[in-house]
Amino acid sequence: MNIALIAHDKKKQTIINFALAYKHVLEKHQLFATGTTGKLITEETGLAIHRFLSGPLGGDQQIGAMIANNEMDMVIFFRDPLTAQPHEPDVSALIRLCDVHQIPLATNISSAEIFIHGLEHGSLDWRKIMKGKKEY
Ligand SMILES: O=C(CO)COP(=O)(O)O
Repeated sequence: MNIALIAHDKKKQTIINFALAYKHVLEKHQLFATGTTGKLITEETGLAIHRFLSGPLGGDQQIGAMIANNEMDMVIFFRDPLTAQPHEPDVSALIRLCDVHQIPLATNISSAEIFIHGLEHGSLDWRKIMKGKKEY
């Protein structure tokens, strides 16, 4: 599965802790991240992650493009709901695309943990069937 890991600045430590805790699951998948999030997770966990641009510079949009192309299976995006983001339209667009394409989106650690357990138990295997089946 292709999994995106993204966190706003005040949630960076949370996503690092999450990646450390679930490294044994995450390392079995292809990981993608916005620039700074990916750099920090790789430094702290050793996980191999394809890094896009930093979020404010277009990284959310790059991950959004993967979603639009049916190339992303899950998005874990620890948003900071208490801090205004300069690229709020990009954040909203990414969340919207998850809903447009029915991609599982966890916006906090509680839901992300459930997703990871679901991943381990094959709850997202339907994505393997959906891959390659683009709807226009
Ligand atoms: O801003 C972000 C998501 O909207 C995250 O970007 P960085 O991982 O580059 O900090």
